[in-house]
Amino acid sequence: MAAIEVEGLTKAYGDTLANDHLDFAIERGEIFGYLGPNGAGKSTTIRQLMGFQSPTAGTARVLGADVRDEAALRETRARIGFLPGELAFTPSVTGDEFLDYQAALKGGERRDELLDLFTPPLDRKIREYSTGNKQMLGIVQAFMHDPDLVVMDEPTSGLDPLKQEAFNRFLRAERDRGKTVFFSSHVLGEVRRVCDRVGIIREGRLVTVEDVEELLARGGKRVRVHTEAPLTAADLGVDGIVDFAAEGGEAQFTFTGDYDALFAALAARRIVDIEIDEPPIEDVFMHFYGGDDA
Ligand SMILES: Nc1ncnc2c1ncn2[C@@H]1O[C@H](COP(=O)(O)OP(=O)(O)OP(=O)(O)O)[C@@H](O)[C@H]1O
Repeated sequence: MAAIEVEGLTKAYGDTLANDHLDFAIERGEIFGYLGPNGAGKSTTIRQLMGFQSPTAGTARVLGADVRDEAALRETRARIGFLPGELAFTPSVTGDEFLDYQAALKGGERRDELLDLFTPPLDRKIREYSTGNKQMLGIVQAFMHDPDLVVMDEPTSGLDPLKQEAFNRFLRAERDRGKTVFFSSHVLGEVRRVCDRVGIIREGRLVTVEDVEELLARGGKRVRVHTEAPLTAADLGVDGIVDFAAEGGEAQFTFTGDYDALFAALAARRIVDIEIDEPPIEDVFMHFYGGDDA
């Protein structure tokens, strides 16, 4: 059984279809990134998965519990960790008091271990917290009862690059222990480092669900080559050259063809320098799906 199964999930706010017949499944033990620009409908999906809002049509099952079945969902909640977009807290409580309260509700056996990795100032009042500190406190509470599934709304917003990397390492280790992670983001490059698959939502509709490695493999490589004599794409005469641009002896292109053919064509030139890299994942998506964000 999948960890999350979304079937025809639809949510209308008046005339706005925030979620429009969404269908996708998240397997146990995977990290799934839910991506889309602002207002695409990510939080709306998450609120329905957590049972905070009921679908207009369709449904979803979370660890087997139908989100329309309050009793089933209530029982399942102990096995779910949740990080909302905005943490709700009483402004006068300290981080420690907040965690005590959360631990009393759902358990907190991994609290100390998590506080070694994520370091909010526990004795300060949460209203004095920076965005990043609030986010770290939220991450600790989402994982401290050792849930099977964790659902997070933009967990990396506000984290500095080092903490973000620590968070990615932590998520991968959790995945390797069999946990399922579903989280939203609007920055594709950020999730590329950690997600197994990504789903892209735009204007309430699911544009695609992709395996990240496969997508990057299809997206080819970014080639920069500096030759003594200027190059043109036609000179090379190789299939799979996209977005060719050259200035003087410096040519750049995305390559999705056969490397033997490319190297045979290049072997006939004097090469001053060459670089072959993974392209930015943003470029790969633009190439396949166009559009503005994501
Ligand atoms: N309670 C509500 N009442 C009316 N419209 C809403 C409500 N909540 C969300 N919407 C609308 O539904 C659409 C999807 O919003 P949602 O918050 O799910 O997007 P999002 O992808 O999470 O965006 P962001 O990245 O900005 O958080 C938007 O057009 C938004 O204005």
